[in-house]
Amino acid sequence: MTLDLTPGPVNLRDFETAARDRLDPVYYDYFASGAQDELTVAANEEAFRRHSLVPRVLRGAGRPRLDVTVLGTPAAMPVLLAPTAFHRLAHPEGEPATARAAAAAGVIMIAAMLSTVTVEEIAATGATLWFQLYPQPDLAFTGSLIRRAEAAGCRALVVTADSPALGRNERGDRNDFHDLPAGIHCANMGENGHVRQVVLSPDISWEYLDRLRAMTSLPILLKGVLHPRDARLAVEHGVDGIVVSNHGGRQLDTTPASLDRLPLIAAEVGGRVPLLLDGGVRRGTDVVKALALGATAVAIGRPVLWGLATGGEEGVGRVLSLLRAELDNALTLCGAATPGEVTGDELGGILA
Ligand SMILES: Cc1cc2nc3c(=O)[nH]c(=O)nc-3n(C[C@H](O)[C@H](O)[C@H](O)COP(=O)(O)O)c2cc1C
Ligand SMILES: O=C(O)C(=O)c1ccccc1
Repeated sequence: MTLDLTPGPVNLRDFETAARDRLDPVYYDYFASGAQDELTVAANEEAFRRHSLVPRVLRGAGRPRLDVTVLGTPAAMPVLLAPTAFHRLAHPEGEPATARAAAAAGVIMIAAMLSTVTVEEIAATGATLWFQLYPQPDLAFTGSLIRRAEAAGCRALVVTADSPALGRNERGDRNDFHDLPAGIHCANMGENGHVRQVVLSPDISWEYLDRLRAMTSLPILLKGVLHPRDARLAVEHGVDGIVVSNHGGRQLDTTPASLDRLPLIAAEVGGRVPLLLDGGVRRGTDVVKALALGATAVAIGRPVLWGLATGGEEGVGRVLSLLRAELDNALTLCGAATPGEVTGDELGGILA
């Protein structure tokens, strides 16, 4: 036996390289890609580089606590798993492997409506779940999905609002990747022996959201908000939280980085509802910057898929433990005792 001296991935970006080596290139492209020129994909990560952190000294803060409660759901750190479709393209075990890792790390997994294993089977892992919904024009069907998510124990509903159509994905076009392979399907969409097509509809409006609001007592988060006026409307329509997101640059290309929209939205919302941020979070310092600019927590999309592709449950677990160690270190070096203490306030907090 030869001695393997390679240390393996030591940060989240290393996991992308490792996953790329293992994955079918068509599936790698599906996960990695964004819309058209992928300008927004690049902008998301670039935005974090443009901010710096100004640590406070001699605060005697001790080792930081990382735990938070988001809309009543406790989590071991302010990092959620963003909803991503089709985990069985990354690993044969699919979403349950991801969920077991989330459960072991004590973090919230936002289970995607377009999962390749049913929400009931994902919930059976014991993970703390929120459920992501693409609002379907068929309200009765949408209602049945919500009932299933509730019955499975999901603790919030995340309504994706940035997808009145699918973004134009040119890597997918070049690879002619338009259908799932045999044996993999959208498990939540099965009905009487056939699989319902997801509808991404430009007809969905605030009125539809009002109907959703009346259909469930779960907290509702609106995902994919970039305009402060939409954030205001969301609050007026009774949402409980907002996910500031451009869908990882996969929908409208050339939108600004989600991080760059966060301060405007935080100013408009004025603390009435918690804000989450996703898009380009790859480092513990990125998490701190998002917190400083007004987020209560962040979500990570692709890094989870890279962990899953590289090592199933263990790979996702490693991604989460690396990010946790980085966040712990960044908060300690900033002189912060808790995630909630991180603010952009020049006198009291950490400046991003
Ligand atoms: C492969 C893939 C599939 C995704 N599927 C969904 C989805 O089904 N529903 C949804 O609301 N967002 C989906 N997203 C967007 C993520 O929830 C999230 O907004 C984005 O990945 C965050 O950016 P990051 O990948 O840079 O962390 C998907 C993203 C990726 C990369
Ligand atoms: O790939 C995605 O980002 C995504 O959200 C999606 C939307 C519709 C069908 C498949 C995936």
